[in-house]
Amino acid sequence: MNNVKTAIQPLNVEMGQQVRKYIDTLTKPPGSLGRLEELAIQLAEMTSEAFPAVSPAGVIVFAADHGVVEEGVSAFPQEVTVQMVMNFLNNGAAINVFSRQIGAMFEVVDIGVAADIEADGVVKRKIRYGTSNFCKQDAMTRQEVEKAIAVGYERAEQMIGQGSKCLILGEMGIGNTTPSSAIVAVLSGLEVGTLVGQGTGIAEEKLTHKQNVIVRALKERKPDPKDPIDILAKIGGLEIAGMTGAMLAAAANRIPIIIDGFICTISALLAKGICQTASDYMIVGHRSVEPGHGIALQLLGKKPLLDLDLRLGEGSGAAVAFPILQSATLMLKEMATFASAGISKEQRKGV
Ligand SMILES: O=C(O)c1ccc[n+]([C@@H]2O[C@H](COP(=O)([O-])O)[C@@H](O)[C@H]2O)c1
Ligand SMILES: Cc1cc2nc[nH]c2cc1C
Repeated sequence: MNNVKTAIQPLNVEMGQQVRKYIDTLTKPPGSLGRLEELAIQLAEMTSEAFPAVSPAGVIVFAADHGVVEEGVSAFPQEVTVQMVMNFLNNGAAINVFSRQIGAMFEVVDIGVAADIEADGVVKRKIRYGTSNFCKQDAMTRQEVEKAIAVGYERAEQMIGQGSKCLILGEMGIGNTTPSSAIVAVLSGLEVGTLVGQGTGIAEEKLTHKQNVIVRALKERKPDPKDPIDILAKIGGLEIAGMTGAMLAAAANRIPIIIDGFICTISALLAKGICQTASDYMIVGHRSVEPGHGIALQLLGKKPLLDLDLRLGEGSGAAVAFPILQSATLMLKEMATFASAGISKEQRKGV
């Protein structure tokens, strides 16, 4: 983990200043492209490029199961995780559609699904058959957390090696809003009741049960808020750790990361806990409907690009936000300057 901390370099602020000046030479009133201008500057700072590129994007979906589903915290049964992995392989999921739309590279990693997956195309990196029920015992060992982070790191480096210029991390794991809500409670110190949501759509009356499960588990597990590995070992899950590792790898390679919804933001917070600078390489794609997401975003200190009432996961909201990053980079690369187009600049105030 110490190697990661030295591998992640600070943003290139000088490059950002240079790009800011350049943007003011483009044929538009200064500041009129609003957050697109800020995005272009951030992408230049991240990549150290005056004309950063984000295409092709690389989408990695990490799939894993959660022992806590035996407490009845999800609207769907556990086998939907493996069934959705098959759907990803058959190109039928929302993330497949949006990945195709944006011309992204795509892969799905079995990092801990509670069933054997023999199908062609899945990246087999199973660490264990799902986590243990964190109400009863630790979700996994510290070694397993470290392995899952290493798997994420390896898959991201592979995707970047294949030419991906921007990473979109997604997850599939029935039950994973329960550990995600537990982690936000640990990191924020807030009451569990304020941040538990319906996940895949549990009935209103089951919300209190989900909340009680988390409160009970946290009393037993007592994770150390300052130790992301301890949090992951005690609460889970494997796909959350995998995304954390992938984010660290992207940051170490100066590759922008688009954060998806609630669960992905939890991974982002843990990556930030491991290396503060990692969060400089993150852009939040959208705000999820899950109530805990708003709190997680406050902790991350980032404003989402979109707010479309999504609550799917899989990296879907990040993929939908990707064209906004493309617009920011194309603005820099393709717009004419006042000088090249022969257009008069604004009259300076007081002149
Ligand atoms: O990303 C989100 O904001 C999000 C919000 C709610 C649910 N999900 C997805 O739904 C699953 C978890 O929901 P649940 O109810 O089983 O905990 C998991 O596969 C996630 O990808 C994702
Ligand atoms: C069908 C289905 C698809 C998903 N994609 C991500 N999480 C999911 C949860 C369910 C239930």
